[in-house]
Amino acid sequence: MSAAIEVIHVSKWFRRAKDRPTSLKEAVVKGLQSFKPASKFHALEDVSFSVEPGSMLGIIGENGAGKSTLLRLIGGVGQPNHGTIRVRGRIGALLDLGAGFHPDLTGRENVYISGVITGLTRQQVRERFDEIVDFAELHDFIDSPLRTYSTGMQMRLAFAIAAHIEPEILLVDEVLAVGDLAFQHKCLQRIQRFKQEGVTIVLVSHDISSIRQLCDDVIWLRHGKIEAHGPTEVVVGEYVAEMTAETRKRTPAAQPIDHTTSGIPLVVNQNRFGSQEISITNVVLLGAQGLPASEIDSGDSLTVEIHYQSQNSIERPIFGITLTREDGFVCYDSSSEASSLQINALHDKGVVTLLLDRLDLTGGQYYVDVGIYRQDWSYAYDYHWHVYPLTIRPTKGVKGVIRPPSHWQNTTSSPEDR
Ligand SMILES: Nc1ncnc2c1ncn2[C@@H]1O[C@H](COP(=O)(O)OP(=O)(O)OP(=O)(O)O)[C@@H](O)[C@H]1O
Repeated sequence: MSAAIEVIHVSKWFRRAKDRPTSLKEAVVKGLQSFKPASKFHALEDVSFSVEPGSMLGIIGENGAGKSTLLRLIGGVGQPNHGTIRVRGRIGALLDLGAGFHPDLTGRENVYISGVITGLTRQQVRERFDEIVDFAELHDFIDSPLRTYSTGMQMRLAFAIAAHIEPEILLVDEVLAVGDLAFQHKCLQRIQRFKQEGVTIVLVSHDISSIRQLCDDVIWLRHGKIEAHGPTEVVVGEYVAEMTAETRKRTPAAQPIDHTTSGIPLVVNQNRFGSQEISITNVVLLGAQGLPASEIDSGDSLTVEIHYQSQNSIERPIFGITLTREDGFVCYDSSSEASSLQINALHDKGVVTLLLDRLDLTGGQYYVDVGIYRQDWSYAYDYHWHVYPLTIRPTKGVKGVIRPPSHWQNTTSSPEDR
């Protein structure tokens, strides 16, 4: 079967007039050198992939990585400067807000125009009109000009139209980030139904948990190039690990804290970073017997309790734990986000726990580093580095990093048995 979408060696560049004057006066003041030609900037560079019919592809990457540009080109908005895009099927597109909408026309008029642009007849739009307005929940506003709509209202209308044109291919850009939670949930459910009905879907999102929940494969774009393309778990895992490391580098050191009132050990003063909007008040390591322990046997279970406190309500923070060997080697890294644990608003005090059923590391000295991060990983609220030591008792005859349950066997039969 032919691919639903084929992107072959696609590049897209823009001209950036970085230092160009914005007025004649500025041009005169800056002199003629301001007229140097705009530089060429690659938003996408030699991008190739295909999407099979009925599958769902996620596109992730940092701001400016080229995700929306790629989706727009697939949707026929603009042309690549190089390469080819082939799309087989009727496209329903939810691109940048307002793309395709006319601000001076009413919601009703926009529904008709969008429907007809995507290939429906006026009669077909008329038949679906009431359902579209019901889905968008915009009955009272449908005859008002679109420019009076909030961002969330525009997105609701755009989603409702895309959902009712029976697309074979659905392109969705960040729809889940706009609108209230109830509507986001409705969109997610509708996207899931499209998936079950065999619609090919490409979803651009910063919301990693939706990507993990919905997509079969993921492309990670970085500076306009494909950094990784593969099964969702693998690519998202790599991306989240890298984002965690980047966040730690960016997180500013906190002001020294008054440890006499916080009750946190002195060493925290030097090893604690973050904005402190949420504070980690204690970290407790529990061994196999469920008792506090800083020394365990290889293969024992380990429970890490993160006790936190926050004055204000904090939306969807991410909890992270890294196990580092004394020499800095990262042995294990996990976050609530990577494990799809959605933590909604946090307020006051509480405990978030990680349970490791077996810790099959070789004997040695380790640290359990813990952190709480903003929902988009942009910085840490509180991060404790090398504060909580963990000793794993040495086991005879085992070297290396891991010590999984294993046994030797001789499976060659002896000459007498033959
Ligand atoms: N029309 C344009 N003219 C000039 N530069 C553009 C244009 N459209 C996009 N770019 C640039 O191309 C790069 C990629 O933009 P794009 O919007 O595709 O990124 P993105 O990954 O979707 O980012 P975000 O996550 O912030 O939405 C950015 O640096 C952006 O400034």
